[in-house]
Amino acid sequence: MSVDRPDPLLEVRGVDVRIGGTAILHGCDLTARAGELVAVVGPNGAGKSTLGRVAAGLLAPAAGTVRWGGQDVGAVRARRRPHHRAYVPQRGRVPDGIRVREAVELGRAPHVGLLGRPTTTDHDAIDRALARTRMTGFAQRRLSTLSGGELQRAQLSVALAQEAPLLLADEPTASLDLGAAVTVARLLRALADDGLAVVLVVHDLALAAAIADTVVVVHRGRTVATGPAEEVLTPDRLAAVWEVDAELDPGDGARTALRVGWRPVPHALEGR
Ligand SMILES: Nc1ncnc2c1ncn2[C@@H]1O[C@H](COP(=O)(O)OP(=O)(O)OP(=O)(O)O)[C@@H](O)[C@H]1O
Repeated sequence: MSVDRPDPLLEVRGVDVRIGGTAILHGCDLTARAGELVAVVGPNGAGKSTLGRVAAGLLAPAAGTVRWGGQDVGAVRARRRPHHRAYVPQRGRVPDGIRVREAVELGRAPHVGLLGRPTTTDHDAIDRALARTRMTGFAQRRLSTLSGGELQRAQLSVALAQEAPLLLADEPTASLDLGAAVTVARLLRALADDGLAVVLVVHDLALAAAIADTVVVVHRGRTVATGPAEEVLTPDRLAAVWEVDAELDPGDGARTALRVGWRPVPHALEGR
C-alpha cells in the first residue's frame, strides 16, 4: 500500500449482521477512499445489499465497526449523516405526484435546514446534479412517468445534490439497456475521478472490471476477496463463487468482457 493514499472515507471492519435472528454477514470488511471506485460483487443472496446498507448506516451491525472519515457511524447524528454519505437504493420509493426537480431538492434538504429557504448555492448544486445525470430536460416531469433508466438517473441526481464525499449505489444499472448502463457507468467513474469515494453493488462483472479500482467479492455473507478485478475475478474464483466456467478478458482496461461457458460441455470434451 502506498504511503500517500488518502485516509478511508468508508471503513467497514469485521462486521456481522443479523436480521430476525438469522446471521446474514460474517466478519465483512469494505474500504473506500477519495477517488476510488469499489465494486461489490457476488451471487444472488450473497449479502451485497446488506453490506451496502450497513456501510450506509441504515442497518446496525451486531459486531464490528463502520466508520465514515474515521468517525464511528453510531456517533454521527441522524441529521448529519446525509453530509457524510449519499445512498441510492436498489428499489427507491417513488412518491406519487412529485416532480424530478422537487425530488432533487429533497436530496439537498439537509443543507437547507428545517425552516431555511434554498440559497443560490443550493439551487446551483441542484442544477449541477440534474446536469451531471442528464436530467435537466426532465426536471418538471413527474417521477411516476419516467422510464426505468430515467428513474435510475433521477435517483442518482437526488444523491448527488447531497454533495456527500461518499456515494453508495445499489445496482444503479439494473434493468438498464446497454447504452443507459454505459452512461451510468461512465458517470460513476467520473464521480470517482472527481474525488468522491464510490461504492457500487453490481452484478455485471465485466462492467465492474471496466470501471472499478477495487473489486470486493461477497460469498455466503463473507467478503472473500478484495483487489483489482484481474487479480480477484480469476477463473478459479468464478467457478468457486458463481459455479460457472468463465474467464474475465481485461481487454484494454476500458473495454472488458466476460467469456462464459453458456452451453453444457459435450461428453466427448469432458476432462480434456
Ligand atoms: N429483512 C430480511 N429478513 C430476512 N432475511 C433477509 C432480509 N434481508 C435480507 N435477507 C437475506 O439475507 C441474504 C442476503 O441478502 P442481500 O439482499 O444482502 O443479498 P444480495 O447479495 O444483495 O442479493 P441479490 O443479488 O439477489 O440482490 C439473503 O439470503 C436474503 O434473503
